[in-house]
This record gives sequence, structure tokens and C-alpha cells, in this order.
Amino acid sequence: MTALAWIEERARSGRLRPLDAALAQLVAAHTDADDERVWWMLAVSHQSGQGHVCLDLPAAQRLFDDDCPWPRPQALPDPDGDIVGIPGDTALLIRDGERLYLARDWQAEAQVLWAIRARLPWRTLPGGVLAQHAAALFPAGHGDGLDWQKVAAMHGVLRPFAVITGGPGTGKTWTVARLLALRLLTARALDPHASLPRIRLAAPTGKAAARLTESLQASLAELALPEDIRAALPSEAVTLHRLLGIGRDGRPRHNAQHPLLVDQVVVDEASMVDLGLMTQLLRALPADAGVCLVGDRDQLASVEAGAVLADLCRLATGAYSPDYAARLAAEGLPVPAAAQRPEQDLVVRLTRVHRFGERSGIAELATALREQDDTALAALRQAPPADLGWLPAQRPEVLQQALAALRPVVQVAAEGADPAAVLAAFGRFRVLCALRRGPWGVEQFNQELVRALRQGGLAAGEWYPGRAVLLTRNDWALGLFNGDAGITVRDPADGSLKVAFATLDGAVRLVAPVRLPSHEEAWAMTIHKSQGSEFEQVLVVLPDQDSPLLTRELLYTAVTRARRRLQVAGPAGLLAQAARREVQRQSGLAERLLRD
Ligand SMILES: Nc1ncnc2c1ncn2[C@@H]1O[C@H](COP(=O)(O)OP(=O)(O)OP(=O)(O)O)[C@@H](O)[C@H]1O
Repeated sequence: MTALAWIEERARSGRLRPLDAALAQLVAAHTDADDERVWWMLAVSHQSGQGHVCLDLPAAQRLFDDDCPWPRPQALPDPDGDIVGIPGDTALLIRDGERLYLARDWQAEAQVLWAIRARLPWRTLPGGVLAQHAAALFPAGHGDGLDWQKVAAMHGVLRPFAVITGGPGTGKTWTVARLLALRLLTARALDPHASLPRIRLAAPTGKAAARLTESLQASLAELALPEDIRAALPSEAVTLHRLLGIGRDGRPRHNAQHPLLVDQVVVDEASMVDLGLMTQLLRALPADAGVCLVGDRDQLASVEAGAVLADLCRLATGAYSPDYAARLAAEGLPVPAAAQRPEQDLVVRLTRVHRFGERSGIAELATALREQDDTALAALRQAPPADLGWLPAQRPEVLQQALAALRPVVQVAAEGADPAAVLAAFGRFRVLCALRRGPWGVEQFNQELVRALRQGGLAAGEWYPGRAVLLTRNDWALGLFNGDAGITVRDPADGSLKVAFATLDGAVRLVAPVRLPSHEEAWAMTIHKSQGSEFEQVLVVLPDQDSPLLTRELLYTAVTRARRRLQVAGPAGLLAQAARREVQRQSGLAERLLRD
């Protein structure tokens, strides 16, 4: 088989993206099909489709099967200034040391680096000013030792580029509320006549933005603040797309030429922000605007290439450079100091869980997965705390559990309850499948759930009250987006069937089924699609045997979607196996940050 026929065949069978094939063909048209640079273009583009920002030689040597018509590479390609360039060249691929990039990704990484570097020096505030204002916001007595939430809030005020990471319920949003108040209070203390900093809040998805708005408002309500400070606090979070004015064509309205009018941006769920979107955000900010990324480093990253939050967290050590440690000590916060680079000072990690009760199986399971702690996993399996349950990978039992949770919701819808109440009930439970296809995949599981509802007389015809759907396409005209989940209800106005969606401001939107963009059943969804959402109760369905798709990040994300009760269906031992499978996104960000 010729090299190009091999590429075409793989693209046809879905093992390469059409884009990968097209880029390789482009290089072949300029060289010839057997040229190794065709292979390199194919390899780098394919890696980008897998979420990697670049490719190194060891990863390249593991790519594709043995029937590949090119020999295994022995070295990265030499720059030729045209197809393969070095930084600064106009070429399709950029070789930077031992890494090969699509030129676009190298450039995006360079922009993130530049934006971070420009924000490395911390803000000048007289020592003690922060501590004085923080005293009222952080009453003493939150556990022993150093109050890391207080450190995180001061860090976010002091550092124009800050990262706050922590698992679910570690008080990130609680801290952000105080960080924002502190930013405003210290600005006013320094110059009572200057206008207060303009603050914007954003998140990568609508659901995450709505959640942030809700929990931030609850945290801010606890604070006693002067009227003008309260008025300057943002009242809502928006999606990053909306903040940047990104339209259907993917281009942002705000960019370096038309920057946002903002002094501080806080991005929640930042683990889901890919390199491309991060670059668009940083480009749209004025040079002196502060950036605070908040998220959970252990969650799945975005499906697009790059994982800036995780890269920066990997650089952090938990200790700080001596100068920065001394700066925090001047505010009464004696953080550990170590000889390290200032680029490693960007992150504060919160570890103490505040949300769950004394003993939370959900939190313990998340920690055991994160730490690959087989003993803790086995102990949780043997004697689970009240909020955690295990089911064997046996279909009837798993289906029965799912039906027990969803049947009452369908019944409420069938009884013609208020759409808001049906939507709220729908938001409380979800089945999360690790896989899409196969007997334990989301497609088959949904089919069986619907069949069981039909057999029980709760579903009839295509549309029935209680039918839950997940959109798989954007519809800009309707303002509905891929990943939005809705449930079918009776319209109180005329009794017709409509699909109810929650809007960002917490209202209910009713849409006729015929108007919906393409969609699928939604009682079960993939763990990937559940990112950014949380549910009171979650049933995680794992396959009955191990799969390379089961990774630590995937399971950690699934487990941390549950707020009150979690059930996991699957064979014993699968979690421990998956916990050892870590997704490492290839990127040069951390190394370039320390080197450039
Ligand atoms: N220091 C604290 N003292 C008292 N309550 C706290 C403290 N920190 C957080 N909480 C409470 O703990 C709960 C979880 O906090 P929060 O929502 O900020 O966590 P989170 O890290 O943002 O969680 P998630 O990532 O799951 O959204 C909230 O009810 C919050 O009010």
C-alpha cells in the first residue's frame, strides 16, 4: 500500500481525522509521498487531535501500527525552514528543542508564556495592608496551622497571574468571594479616590458559569461589606465565549486590538480551558489586568489540545521562593520556603474539604483515586460510608438502581408538574457511563432505560413527559448549545409537550421538540459530557472489564460529579487498575516557562 493510500484508508475508517489526512497530503504535495515530513505532519496533527500540544520522539515512536508504510522515526526531523522550522520561522511545523509542534500550537503556547511572564512580578501593596483587611474576612479557627484559603485569597490579590486549585468542596468558591472583596478593599485603601477595579467572572461552560454565580452569591451574602464594595462585586459569571464575544465563526470580538474593559478576571473550572481558548482570553486582556485561574488539577482536561492549569500545577511544589515566602510572611502567613524559581510560585493548592460531613465516601474515594491508594480503595469497597454504594457489574441490578432514581422524575413530569420543579428533579440524578459504545456504553444503557420505562407504561411514542434529551449540536438562533440537557414537560399554557431547559439566570426555557437541534437520550451520559456539572446523586457505570479508556482523570471526574450520594457499578479491582492509568498531555509550557 502506498503511503497516501494508507493515510486515506485510516481517515476513512475514522482512525485519523480528515484534518490530519489533509495536512499530510498538503506536505506530500510539496515534497513527495514518501518524505518523512509527511509522516511527521500526520503524527503531530494526530497528537493535537488527542489533546497534546506537541510531540517528542518517544511518543512518536509509539504512534500508529506496524502496517505504517514509513519506518519508525529515529530522530526528530531536521529543520528545513519551510515545512519544519525553528522558533521564529514561518513553517508548518516548529521544532523547539526536543519537541515538534504545529506552528499554531507553538505560537499559542508562546502567547500564554508571554502573558504569564508579564504578570510574574507581584503587585506592590504596603506590607500588612492585606492582613488588616483579611482579618474580618477570615475569622480565626478554621482548623490548625496555616489557613490556606487565606493564603489563596491574598495570593490572588498579590499576583497578577494566580492559580488556585483544589478538589470538590475544598472551598475554592468560598475563597474566591473573599479574594474579590479583598481586591476591592485593598484598592480602595490604597487610593480612596480612584475607581474600583472592574472584575469579571467566567467559566468554560454555561452550567459551570451558572453554578459559580449561585455559589458565589451565597458566599458573598455571608460577608459584611461596605455598600460601594458590594456594588462593585460582579453579580454573575458568564461563559468564556460570551465574555470574549466569540460568535459562530469562532472569532472573538475582544482581542489585542479591542481588549476587554476589565482589571481582574477570575476563571472557574479552568481545568477545562484548552490552550486555544486560554490564548484568546489572554490576548483580550489589557496588559495590567489580573488573571486568576481556579479549578481542580486532577480532573479531565478539555478534549481540545492543551491543559494550562494542569501544566502550571505540575510546576508547583507546595513551597515558595524565599522572596515570595517573605512577602506572604509580612502578611502573617508563614508559607514553606524553598530555593526555587518564581515561575513555581503561581499556584496555591487547597486540600481541606469543607462541604461534606465528617466522613464522606465521595471525598475519600476521590482522594484514593488521586493518590492511587489501593488499600484505601479496598477499604472503601469493603466498608463504604453512607454516601457511597457499590453494585456488581450485573445488568438487572444496575438498571434497577437507575430506574429507581429516575422513575419518580418521569412520574412528576407525567403528572404535569410545574416545569421548574421537573427540571430541578431532573438535575438531581444522572447515570454516568465511562464508555460510549458496547454493552456498558451510554448508547445501550439509555436504550435499555427507555425500554424499561416503556414496559412500565411511563413512556409512549417518541416524545412523552419525562423524556430527557442531551443536545449534540449548537443552535445559535435558539441559544441552545451542545451539551445542554433538557426534559420533556407539559407546557402549563396549553398542555402541549415542550422540552424544558434551565437558562443561565436560573429561569426555565420551553422549546417545542420539533425545533430542537440534534440530540440523544440523556438519562445516561458519558463522563466526558458531565464535566462542569454536578448532581445530588450519581450512578457511575463502568464496563465489566478493564479498558485503556478508563483513566484516573476520567474516574476522578465521575466521582466528583456527585454531591450527596454516589453509586459505582463495576467489578472490584477496576478502580485500582484505572487509577494507575494517568493521562499525560504533552506540552512544553512548564519547561519553556522555566527556560525562556
Ligand atoms: N472556611 C470555611 N468555613 C466554613 N465553610 C466553608 C469554608 N470554606 C468553604 N466552606 C463551605 O463549604 C462548601 C464548599 O465550598 P465551595 O463551594 O467554595 O467549594 P468548591 O471548592 O468551590 O467546590 P466545587 O469545586 O465542588 O464547586 C460551601 O458550602 C462553603 O460555604
